[in-house]
Amino acid sequence: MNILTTEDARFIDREVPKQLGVSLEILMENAGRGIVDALWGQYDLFSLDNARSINSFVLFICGTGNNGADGLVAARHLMEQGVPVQIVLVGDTSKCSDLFALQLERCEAMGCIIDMYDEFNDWSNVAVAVEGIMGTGLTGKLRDLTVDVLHDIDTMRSQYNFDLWAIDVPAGLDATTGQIAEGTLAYDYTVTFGAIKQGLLLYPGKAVGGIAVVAPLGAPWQKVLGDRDITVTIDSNLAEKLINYRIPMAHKGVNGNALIIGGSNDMIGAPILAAEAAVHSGAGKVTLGVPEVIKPVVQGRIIPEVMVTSTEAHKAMLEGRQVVAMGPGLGRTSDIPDFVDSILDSYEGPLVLDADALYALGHVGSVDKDALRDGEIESIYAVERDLPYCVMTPHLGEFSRLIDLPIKWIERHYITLAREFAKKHQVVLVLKGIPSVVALPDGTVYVNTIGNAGMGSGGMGDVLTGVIAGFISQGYSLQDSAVLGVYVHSRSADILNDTKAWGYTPSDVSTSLGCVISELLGE
Ligand SMILES: NC(=O)C1=CN([C@@H]2O[C@H](COP(=O)(O)OP(=O)(O)OC[C@H]3O[C@@H](n4cnc5c(N)ncnc54)[C@H](O)[C@@H]3O)[C@@H](O)[C@H]2O)[C@@H](O)CC1
Ligand SMILES: Nc1ncnc2c1ncn2[C@@H]1O[C@H](COP(=O)(O)OP(=O)(O)O)[C@@H](O)[C@H]1O
Ligand SMILES: [K+]
Repeated sequence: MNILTTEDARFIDREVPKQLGVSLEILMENAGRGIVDALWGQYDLFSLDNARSINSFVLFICGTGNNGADGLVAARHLMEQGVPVQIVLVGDTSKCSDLFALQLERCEAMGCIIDMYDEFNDWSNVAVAVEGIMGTGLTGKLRDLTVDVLHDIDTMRSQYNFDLWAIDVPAGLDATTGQIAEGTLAYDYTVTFGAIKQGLLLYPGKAVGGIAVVAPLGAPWQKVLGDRDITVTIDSNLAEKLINYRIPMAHKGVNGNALIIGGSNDMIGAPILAAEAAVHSGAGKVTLGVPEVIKPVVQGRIIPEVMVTSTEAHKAMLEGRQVVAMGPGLGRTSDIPDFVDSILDSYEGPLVLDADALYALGHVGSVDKDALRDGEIESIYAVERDLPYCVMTPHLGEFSRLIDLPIKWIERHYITLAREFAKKHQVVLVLKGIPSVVALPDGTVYVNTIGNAGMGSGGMGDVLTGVIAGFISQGYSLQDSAVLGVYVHSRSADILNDTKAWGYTPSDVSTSLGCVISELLGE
């Protein structure tokens, strides 16, 4: 499923009329109709009952831009259907958008009940409130007056207990970054147009949008996107397309030979988790390379399916592998950067770099903060060290070191930075935030939509590394392995989450991976 940013929405709004001949007014008509359908999907609007009176109605709270105009269209449709509606206007109507003026004129001609916000006091009869104060047109902080209105709505909602819906995005939510302005409310539902807005998938936006309902615009807007970078969701539909059946004759040789490199005196668990996850995700043969000193204790702890070898013999260790995944528990001692470089020099096959292997790389590029702030995409990121084509799986702390930028900045420009990094370095980046994203060298970004807070425990990322390596070893491309790996890892945790809110372990996630694969294959 596609994801749209504010810039994409503006592009569509400009190009669809030009290229497809479908006017903005028609798109708006469909958007308004979509709000109506979404409301009907949730309530029987003919017998609205807010448990207080039989005079209840759907309240549309409309700003004076096109977001408010969508609300006016929806109110008009509902009125025709005989559903009681009331409109209240927020802002200065003398400064409204052209389409707002047109829709308001239509509502007035129909005899719709319309008040200015300050005149309205019939809150006890509100059954459902729909906010169209602003959508993708937000600029800067919310004005004080708007914050007051939103605060008022929130107070009334607590008092009268009605559901609150947002049109397109909650007022105050940045539809691209997911950042929220002070005063933004939490909603029960958001009806968003064309495709889900990126800001509804990124925190804190994801926490305030409620249930997202996508309403179609009635014109194939995908056709006008041209070579714009696309962003899509990682969900079961995508994973089902990527997973392949195994041929009945698939023996262990066919399913690949994976090598995991990691471990140090202080960390033996991380490489074990990664290697075991590679086994559980279906790799034909898995070998774990660890320093000689910890080899006996690793051998004593790991499942018998994994072979253990010593990293001291590293040239021989690399031979005949379909994939090498390096980093979990490797440590940060002074010898590690040279060790990592020597592996990168001698191995030319598919590679996954995680954890301490990423740390060992140090800074690989730099970010121009002014360009980032101003959205000058081309000059945001400069490469300082070339990297081999590989999958990299940093969490935000590791990514912060790689690009030499504080985490706060990364959180605010999450998708943009992931995309620019993958494009400029020509690598597959799995950025493990909440949610995780996968960015490809061609600029496509996938955003994970599943997973749960029970995953926040040490070792969960090591399992993901093993899963991605497991898929690569079975012949999936680096990018498919990354996307599929993120899905299968999170879905496995979600299955466990059905019975355990948290406290399930990374090893539990690992051993449940096969159930997710069965689910995807429809078995
Ligand atoms: N992109 C598209 O193709 C379509 C967009 N549509 C709608 O159009 C919306 C965008 O419309 P507009 O561009 O007119 O903008 P909006 O209506 O989203 O926002 C503009 C309004 O918000 C106010 N505003 C902006 N920043 C503010 C702040 N910081 N504090 C207080 N008030 C603020 C402005 O004064 C103005 O009244 C979308 O969200 C969507 O609802 C739909 O009509 C369907 C088609
Ligand atoms: N609250 C959460 N919701 C969804 N996924 C989460 C959450 N917390 C952690 N995760 C996932 O768990 C994994 C943690 O990885 P990482 O930080 O590398 O852990 P570790 O270094 O302990 O192995 C990532 O895939 C991340 O997306
Ligand atoms: K809105």
